[in-house]
Amino acid sequence: MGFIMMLTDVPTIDLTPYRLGTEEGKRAVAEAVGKACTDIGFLVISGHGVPQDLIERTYAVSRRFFALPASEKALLNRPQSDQVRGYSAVGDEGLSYSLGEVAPPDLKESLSIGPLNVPADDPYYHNAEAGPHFAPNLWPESLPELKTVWSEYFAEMERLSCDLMRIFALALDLPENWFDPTGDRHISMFRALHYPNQPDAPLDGQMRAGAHSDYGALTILRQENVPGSLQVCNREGNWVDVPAIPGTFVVNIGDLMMQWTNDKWISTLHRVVNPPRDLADQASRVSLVYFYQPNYDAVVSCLDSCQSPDQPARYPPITSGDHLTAKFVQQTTLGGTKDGAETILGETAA
Ligand SMILES: O=C(O)CCC(=O)C(=O)O
Ligand SMILES: [Fe+2]
Repeated sequence: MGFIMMLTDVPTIDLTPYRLGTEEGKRAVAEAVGKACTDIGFLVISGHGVPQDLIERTYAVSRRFFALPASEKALLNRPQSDQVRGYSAVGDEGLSYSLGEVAPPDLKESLSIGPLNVPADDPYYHNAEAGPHFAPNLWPESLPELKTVWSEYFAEMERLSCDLMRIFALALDLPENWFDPTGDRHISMFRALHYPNQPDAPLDGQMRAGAHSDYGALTILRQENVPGSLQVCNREGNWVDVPAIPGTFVVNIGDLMMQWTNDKWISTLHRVVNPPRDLADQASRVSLVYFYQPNYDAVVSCLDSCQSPDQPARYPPITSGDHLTAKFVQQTTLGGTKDGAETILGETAA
C-alpha cells in the first residue's frame, strides 16, 4: 500500500455516484468519506439531492424571523434549560462552555426545532425516558410560512442524514443499512443561527461561536460566505477556513460518532470567528444547521470493526439521549459572563 497523505484541508465530495446506486460508485464515495472523517472530521458535499430552491426559501424565511422585533422572538424563548426547542437571544449560550471554558457568551441568536409529526398517543415519545426530546415545537405566529418551509427542509435533512449514515456504514465495513434501526425515531435538531453585525468590538475572547465540537452523530450545515465565518482545527493544530461553495453543505461528525468509532473518526473543534473590524457592519450571517441525533434509546458501543488488541474499547456504552442531555445542560449552564453580551447588545441597539 502506498503512502497516503493526511488531509489538512476540508475536501469536497460529490455524492452523485452513491445516489446513482452502483456498487462501484457507492464504494468510491464511502472510501472518500471515510478518509475525510478519519483525517479531519469535516467534508463539503455536493450532489446531495436537496433542491436548491428549498435551501434558498429556508434561508430567506429564517432571515425574516431574525428581523422580527425582539419582543416577538422572545415569545418563543426556550421554556427550560434542558429543552432544545425554541429561541435563544444573543448572550444566552456559549459553545465553548461544553469544554469547561469560561468565556463571554457567543455573539449569535438562534431558533431551533425538533422532530415533527410526533404521534400523540404513542408512549415511546412521551414517557419519562423521552424527557424533553419530543417537547412541542414553538412556531412564530406572525410568520406562518416558517413552519411550512422548515417542515419541508427538516424532511429533506432526515433523508440526507439517513443517506450519510448509510455511507458511513459502508465506510466502516458494516452492511449499508446497519445504522437504520438506530435512527428511525431520531431526536435531531434543526437550528437557524444569526450572527449579527458587530458595530462595537467584541470582548476579549468573545466570538460568533466559540471553539467546540458537535455532540451528535453528524451535522449538516448550510453556511453563508460572509466575513467572519467557519474555521476548523486540523490534526496539525492549524485553524483552516471551511470553503463556502454555493449549493453545497458542510458535513461534520460529532462526539457521538467519534465514540461509536472508538476515536477512529474525529469530532473536530471548530468555531465561527468575528468579522474584521472594517467589515463588521456588513457581515451579518445566517447558518442553517441540522444536528442528526439517533433514537434516545439507541445504545452507542464502540464498533467491533474499530477495535483491535492494542485499541480496545475506550468508552462504556451510553444511550444517545443520555449523551445529548449531558452535553446540552453543560453548554447552557457553565460560563456565564452574560453581562458582557448584554452591554454589547445595548450598544448595538442604541
Ligand atoms: O454557523 C456555523 O457556520 C457553524 C455553527 C456551529 O458550529 C454550531 O452551531 O454547532
Ligand atoms: Fe458546531
